[in-house]
Amino acid sequence: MLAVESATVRFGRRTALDAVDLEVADHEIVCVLGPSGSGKSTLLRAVAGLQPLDGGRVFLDGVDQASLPVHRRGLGLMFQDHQLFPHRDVGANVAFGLRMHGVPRAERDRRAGELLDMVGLPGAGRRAVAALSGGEQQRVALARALAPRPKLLMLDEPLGQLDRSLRERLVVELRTLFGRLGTTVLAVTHDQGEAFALADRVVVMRDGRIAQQGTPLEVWQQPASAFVARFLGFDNLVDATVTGSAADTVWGKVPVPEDSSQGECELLVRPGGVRIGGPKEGLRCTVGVRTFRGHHVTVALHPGDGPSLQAECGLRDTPEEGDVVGVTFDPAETVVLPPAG
Ligand SMILES: Nc1ncnc2c1ncn2[C@@H]1O[C@H](COP(=O)(O)OP(=O)(O)OP(=O)(O)O)[C@@H](O)[C@H]1O
Repeated sequence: MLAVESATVRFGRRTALDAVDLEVADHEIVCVLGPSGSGKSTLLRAVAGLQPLDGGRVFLDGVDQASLPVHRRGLGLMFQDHQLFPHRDVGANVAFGLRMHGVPRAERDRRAGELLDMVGLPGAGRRAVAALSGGEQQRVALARALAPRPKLLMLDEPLGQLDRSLRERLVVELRTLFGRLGTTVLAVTHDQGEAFALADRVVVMRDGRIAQQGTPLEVWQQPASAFVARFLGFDNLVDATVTGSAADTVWGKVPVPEDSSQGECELLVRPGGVRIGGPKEGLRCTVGVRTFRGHHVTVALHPGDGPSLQAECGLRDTPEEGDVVGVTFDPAETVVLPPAG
């Protein structure tokens, strides 16, 4: 469906996109995520034709898009700077693209009604846009983008403005809707929870390049680097040297999975793999701040030497702040990453 080859965009001396290759298959949902300034929006805008390329090419269904303006690319865009038309009602907003394509009035109304049903706003066609909540406006924007049955739907921070609980609900609805319609989607978000819930494949960007791509499970289980691990919210990272099935670290010997690569590395221990026991077992730590997370508690552990550790504890077995405990590590929850630098 979409093939981006070596796409490069420069703003003055700054390279916002650095020879990026990306493919999106038919019916696939791909989410691009990364920190602010990593090039996500530039990538999306380059695919849409809103941002000229300094190098590389964009193909849709095998056709080079270089000479095609935005409105001839067959894309559905839901971008933050493409707000709804405030003076038109909901139905006219949804039908806008269809009107541009010369679809007759009766057919436009029928399709707009169908799409509003689909996004959970049945019968909202005559409502004023200004009278809708933020979440409802997002749904209308989505219906508008979907109306012309685009080859590829492109979403930039689709749920950006909404509060957390609404986002969590909408993301599930979106995934179900896209699955039902067989929509191919390229979305950009800085919220990793959203990306992981929505995507078949996530693409993590750093400084205009792809740092890693894979299914949400692959990326979560095996981050490619300390950068990706940190971006996913993992903080238990330490320099290490692996020999056999253990790594030497400032936290002492940490067991690692069989067949881990040997030698210098950066070691990640997921918080679920930090086991808290009596003070005589393993690494001696003092319990610091405890943060309630709903289904578990995150506990900061301070060893005498080296960086602090985060542990995930059950609600009932959380140690008290100030307790002295012993820490051991579960090899199934450790990941050997390439050495820093
Ligand atoms: N029109 C522009 N002129 C100059 N520099 C730009 C322009 N647009 C983007 N940049 C720069 O290009 C880099 C990538 O920006 P981009 O907006 O693609 O990042 P992003 O990952 O989408 O960030 P965010 O999550 O903050 O939206 C940044 O350093 C940004 O400052």
